[in-house]
Amino acid sequence: MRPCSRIVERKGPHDMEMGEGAEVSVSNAIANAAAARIEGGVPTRSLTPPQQQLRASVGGKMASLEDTSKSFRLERHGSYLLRRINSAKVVAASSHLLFRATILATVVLILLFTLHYPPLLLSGSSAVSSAGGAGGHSNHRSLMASSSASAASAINYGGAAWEREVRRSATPRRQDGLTVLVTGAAGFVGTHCSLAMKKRGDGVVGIDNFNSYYDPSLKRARQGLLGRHGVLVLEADINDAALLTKLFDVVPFSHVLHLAAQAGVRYAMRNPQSYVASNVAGLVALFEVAAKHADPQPAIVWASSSSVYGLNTATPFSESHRTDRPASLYAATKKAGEAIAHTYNHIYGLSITGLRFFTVYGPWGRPDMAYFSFTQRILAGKPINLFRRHDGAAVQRDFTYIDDVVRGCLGALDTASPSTGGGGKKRGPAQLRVYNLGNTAPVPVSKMVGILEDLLGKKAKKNVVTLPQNGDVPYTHANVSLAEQDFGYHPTTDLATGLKQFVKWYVEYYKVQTGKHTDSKKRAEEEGEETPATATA
Ligand SMILES: O=C(O)[C@H]1O[C@H](OP(=O)(O)OP(=O)(O)OC[C@H]2O[C@@H](n3ccc(=O)[nH]c3=O)[C@H](O)[C@@H]2O)[C@H](O)[C@@H](O)[C@@H]1O
Repeated sequence: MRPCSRIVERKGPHDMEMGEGAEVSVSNAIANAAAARIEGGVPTRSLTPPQQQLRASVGGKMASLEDTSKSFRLERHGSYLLRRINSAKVVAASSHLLFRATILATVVLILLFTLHYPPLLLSGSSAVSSAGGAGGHSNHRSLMASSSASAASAINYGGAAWEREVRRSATPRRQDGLTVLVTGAAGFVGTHCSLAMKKRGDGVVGIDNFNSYYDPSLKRARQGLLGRHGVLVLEADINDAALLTKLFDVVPFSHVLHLAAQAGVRYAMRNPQSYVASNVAGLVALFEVAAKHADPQPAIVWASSSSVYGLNTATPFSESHRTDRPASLYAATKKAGEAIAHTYNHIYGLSITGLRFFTVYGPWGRPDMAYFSFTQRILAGKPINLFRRHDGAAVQRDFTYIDDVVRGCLGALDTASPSTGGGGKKRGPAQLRVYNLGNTAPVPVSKMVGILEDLLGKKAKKNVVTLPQNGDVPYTHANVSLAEQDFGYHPTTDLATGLKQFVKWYVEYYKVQTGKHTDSKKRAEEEGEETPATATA
């Protein structure tokens, strides 16, 4: 056996941590426990009288022997107890530490999960997701949380003033005007359609989540433009079922133009979840409220995509062609959207029209698209990547000008039949349509770059690279006869004319000078003319 004194002297880490008071109470505990051991481990008061007698006689004989070893045993038992107390303290301290670490880890995990998968956490009554024709880093807001975002406009979301504003914006100015909820209203197509509808006297309310997939300040500028024309655009998300429900309570929308989505073909490889959150979960959230809550059910027109044709090789692309071979996740979510539309039409009697847009471009466009980013890079003297097919042939797109697409959207809204259900019940067959909205004239991307070079007065630095395996398709070409037949869709803008409009807007919006401006200024200076700039200097 180890000598007790050595054990008593040894101090563990927890002994070092103990304060004076703790030391005193430990000494008392040792003394009490030692007294109990001297009584044979059994307190005297718990013995029967005969037992007490026996203890007295045996105890007397043993007294002298015990006296000699008493202090040694006291110390030994004391140290034994101190060891047990110490180890109990170690266990207690460790479990305390473990408890704290577990709480901390749980908090961190919840935080991370909230940041990365808010739609999953908030699914149901007040879930949120991305909207606004974009959505990489979703800017999620619920009805309650939106109040902070609305501080700028001094409207308390859901309050009486808010309801007044919503009703004002939703009220048509012409007889039989539509009452339209536009999702993704601060997006490219959403802005143009909202303006066009407002101008002809429809009532329009927009929602957009203003996410940062591309420069949110451009979306804010579009919101400002719409505001100046009397269109209210709320900062809200299509997955926010509470907000959608509230909106349908306040306004009996006759139509929904659903343009909110995660766009971009190649970005889907970098942020796949955002496509599921917006283009699948968001679509379902909207259909749910429209089918089960809205009274009356609205007719819905929504943005599908030419990308659903995927690896289809039959041209021009017709609505009757195969769409079961998407080449990107973006395309797959749009194709899923078309299948989901079928389901809600079939079960709930929702009137639904899908529009397959073909590479829409124009003023107030999307900076992630090639014509826009090429313009930025050409002006900045930076190189562009020009994709070509594996066989060396040019990649081609059926570029479609925004004004043509707006006419197509309005035509689809105007010819949409009312939904037939209500309160989650179908009362009869409802309209289900899909249309191509393209330009019917594919152009090689290299030609698009040539037009930009002319308009910008500057040569592009081109890196010609083989089309990467990133979901891109080599060729698109729309057959639009169905849209023409049903609502007189007829695209009228060729790429050169449309890009001219785009560059005009770009130069004004970003206050930049093209090479053409610089050239003409130089020429004027050389010729001694007064240019507007020198005249004001
Ligand atoms: O029509 C559609 O369905 C789709 O049109 C566009 O997708 P995309 O046609 O790929 O448009 P851009 O990203 O602007 O690309 C246009 C062309 O430029 C090419 N490109 C793009 C980027 C680049 O760096 N280099 C390059 O040569 C592409 O291969 C493509 O042929 C939109 O981004 C999608 O949201 C839309 O759904």
